[in-house]
Amino acid sequence: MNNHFPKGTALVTGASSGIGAVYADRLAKRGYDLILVARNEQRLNVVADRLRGATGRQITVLAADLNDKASLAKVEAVLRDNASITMLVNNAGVGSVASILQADVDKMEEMIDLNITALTRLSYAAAPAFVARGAGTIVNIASVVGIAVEALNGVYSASKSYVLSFGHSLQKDLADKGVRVQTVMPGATATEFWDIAGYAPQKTSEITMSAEHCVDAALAGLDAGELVTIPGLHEGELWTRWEADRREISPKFRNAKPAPRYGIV
Ligand SMILES: NC(=O)C1=CN([C@@H]2O[C@H](COP(=O)(O)OP(=O)(O)OC[C@H]3O[C@@H](n4cnc5c(N)ncnc54)[C@H](OP(=O)(O)O)[C@@H]3O)[C@@H](O)[C@H]2O)C=CC1
Ligand SMILES: N[C@@H](C=O)C(=O)O
Repeated sequence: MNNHFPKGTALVTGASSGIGAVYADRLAKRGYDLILVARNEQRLNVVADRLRGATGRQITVLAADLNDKASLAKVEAVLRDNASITMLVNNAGVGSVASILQADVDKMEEMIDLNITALTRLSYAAAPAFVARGAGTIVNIASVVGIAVEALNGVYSASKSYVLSFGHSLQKDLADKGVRVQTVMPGATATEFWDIAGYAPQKTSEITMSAEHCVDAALAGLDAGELVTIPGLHEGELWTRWEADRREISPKFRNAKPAPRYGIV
């Protein structure tokens, strides 16, 4: 990777731990300056200090609770106004393993606010700014449970289905405007996500990937021009087929008359 060509600045949300902290590491090593966003300023500073020392990049810490409208607005303003920003990694997110019969609906709403609303608002702030700057990359972190929706909490899975769908739509809207959009779908990854989600043993399961492998595969997918990167899916042709089927069925929904199988004449 050429680290001498200026890459601009990447704004990474959820950079205080897990997948976001690894993105920060890898992007700094690729030559990006960074703006690191999360609530825990102390942890962000630990990441920032380490990366400044290791890479000499310019690293800014922006402590913000993305569930707080005023704080979210400040991050949106940075994306709009800081012309050096060339990449947004929408990574901050929380999950749950609780069923609808166990979960607290207020917690579910907070999850929607973070996983959907914040990601959407930050994308809406970045996209026109990137179009005006003639280039930019938006990386949205979804999850395989956006497809394997029965695996975890339903609101979490649905929030990640949203990220996948939103990404497809952003790709359509922005493809010819110089802005790249990549949706990343990690499977179970060894991070604090699982402590918060309520199933810590998943961190050490044999099917759980390291955050480093997850991010390195995601960046390899980005380099290869993938629109959707699924680090843990070995049978890549299954995704190709899934996408082909989705595109085949999409134009077939539009009919003024109900299908004959419903017997309505
Ligand atoms: N781990 C896994 O198995 C999988 C994770 N993912 C997704 O990966 C992404 C990253 O999660 P992961 O690294 O695993 O988990 P972590 O819990 O390690 O990281 C979550 C990050 O989000 C930040 N965050 C949480 N709430 C807020 C908030 N209200 N405002 C701002 N930042 C917030 C946290 O920082 P702080 O507490 O300092 O605010 C932290 O930096 C999430 O979107 C998750 O859904 C997808 C599939 C699998
Ligand atoms: N993708 C993980 C969570 O989001 C999982 O597969 O468990």
